[in-house]
Amino acid sequence: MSTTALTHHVRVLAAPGHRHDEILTSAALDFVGRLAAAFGERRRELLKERRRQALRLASGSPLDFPMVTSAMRADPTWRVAPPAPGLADRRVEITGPPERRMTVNALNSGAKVWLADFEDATAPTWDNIVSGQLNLLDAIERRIDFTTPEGKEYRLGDPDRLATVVVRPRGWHLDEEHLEFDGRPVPAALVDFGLYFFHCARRQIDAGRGPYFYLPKLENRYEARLWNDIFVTAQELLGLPRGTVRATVLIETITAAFEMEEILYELREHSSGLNAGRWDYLFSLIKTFGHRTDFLLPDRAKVTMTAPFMRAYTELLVRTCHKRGAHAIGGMAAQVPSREPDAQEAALAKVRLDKEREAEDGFDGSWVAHPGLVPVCREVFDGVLGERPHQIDRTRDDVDVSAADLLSVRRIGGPPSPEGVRAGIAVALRYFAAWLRGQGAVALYGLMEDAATAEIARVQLWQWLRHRVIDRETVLRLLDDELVALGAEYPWAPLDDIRALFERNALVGELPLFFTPDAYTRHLVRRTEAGA
Ligand SMILES: CC(=O)SCCNC(=O)CCNC(=O)[C@H](O)C(C)(C)COP(=O)(O)OP(=O)(O)OC[C@H]1O[C@@H](n2cnc3c(N)ncnc32)[C@H](O)[C@@H]1OP(=O)(O)O
Ligand SMILES: O=CC(=O)O
Ligand SMILES: [Mg+2]
Repeated sequence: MSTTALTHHVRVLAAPGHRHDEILTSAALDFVGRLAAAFGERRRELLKERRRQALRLASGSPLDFPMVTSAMRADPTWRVAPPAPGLADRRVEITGPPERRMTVNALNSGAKVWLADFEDATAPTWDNIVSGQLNLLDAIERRIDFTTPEGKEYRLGDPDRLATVVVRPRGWHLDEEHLEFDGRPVPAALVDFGLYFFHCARRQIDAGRGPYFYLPKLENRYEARLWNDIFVTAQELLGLPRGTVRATVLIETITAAFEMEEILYELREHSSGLNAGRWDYLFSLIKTFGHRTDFLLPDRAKVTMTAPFMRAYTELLVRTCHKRGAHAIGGMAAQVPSREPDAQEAALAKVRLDKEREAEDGFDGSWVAHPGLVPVCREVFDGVLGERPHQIDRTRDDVDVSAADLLSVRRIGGPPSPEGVRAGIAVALRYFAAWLRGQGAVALYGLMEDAATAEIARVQLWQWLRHRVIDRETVLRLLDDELVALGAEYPWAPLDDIRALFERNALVGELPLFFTPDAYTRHLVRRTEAGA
């Protein structure tokens, strides 16, 4: 790559920031440009296909396991790649944005894996994106140590005990407006993947690990195939052996739940398993079938992982992974630690219960959102795994999940409560405030909130309004109240912008697919020709 002419010019449309030049080198941008040239058109086509599929489902087409791939599903012989170095034992995975202090804390947390998140937990300001890449590079180069002005020291610990880094790029639906290739913004996923791969893939291999990824919000096997082709090309461009990359796919859309095996198959030479991304999954379910009364859900707090349709989803995921020799990784319990002893005890008990169910179901590890939750998750999985790195040999042949099992939502029905409606509005507004300020994950009312959970709040309100189980006047009144409360609590919050964002994304007839592209374009983009 270093001897290849730099022919794929990517324009940087942002003012230079502190040390950005170390990430945005000509060679790194050329690498991203090559990916955009090779895969940008396919990504656009796949986004159109998402819209077509959404319309088909909205007009009543049934959702089922694909017929055309039944021979592949029936073929017992294929397996995914063996676990790569640092990915055999994944009993505890901590997630979080690659912010400098959190990078050190996550790596030292005692978790086996750190999911460095450019997606649900990051508000994609340009500086968050570039400094996130810089923090990853500094961490891998072991030059990330620092001391705060108050004298608190952040130092990486014993290299043998640091978490393995797995990077989650942004989803296919997002653009990066500060980079332009061929007159268009570069797909955000290619920016996050490409910059990390360019700077860190070789370094990770030299450090005894590899370039590892979590892939968010995929909707079907064709999107997995696209990622696989990107991996093949990226490895070729940097002269890395094919099969060096590993990717764990989040099954967090309802359509992907019908193609779990297909997704593993497409990525099989690069696959490191599947994850049950429960929050986006719920969001996707409501968004996809929001027009149907049999998909009306009650307050978010009442839709737990014990609901039959959620159990069908997680059990199918474990069965599918283990049948193909892949890791099945559990999802995020939303409770975060509290300084108040009773609340702390209650949070830990809920997280423990969630992890116990996952470990007993056959998951090989699970996610936590906070270093204070690493011990409970580890203890639970230690209890089931012992010295074994995983339980892939537990094939769950007893699990038999049908399309109806995945889609039978009405069993948990019930109207939303007044508290549930108010909580949805309060969470959405507070999360929007944080996001517009550049913070993609926050603790609210004892729970971790990020883009996925905020999406649930937004689409539930939309769904309840659409089916008239709540009335618009009530929502507008609660909105006024909650904006006043928000202004008192966060005097810095741009209340008019937050209100308008909420109205455009929750109070309209036609539901926007995500709130983030709208919020990003209007509020986070700071393009400047000076940076070009
Ligand atoms: C649906 C999904 O996709 S889930 C995955 C995406 N979501 C996430 O990754 C959320 C990750 N978690 C977080 O961002 C945070 O835990 C929050 C925002 C929920 C709470 O953060 P805070 O309010 O700062 O928590 P708190 O004050 O208890 O933090 C205590 C310490 O732990 C650190 N910490 C908290 N969470 C994390 C984390 N996930 N990774 C690393 N360090 C962390 C804080 O930086 C702080 O460190 P310090 O003492 O050195 O200053
Ligand atoms: O990304 C995880 C989720 O639950 O959403
Ligand atoms: Mg998600």
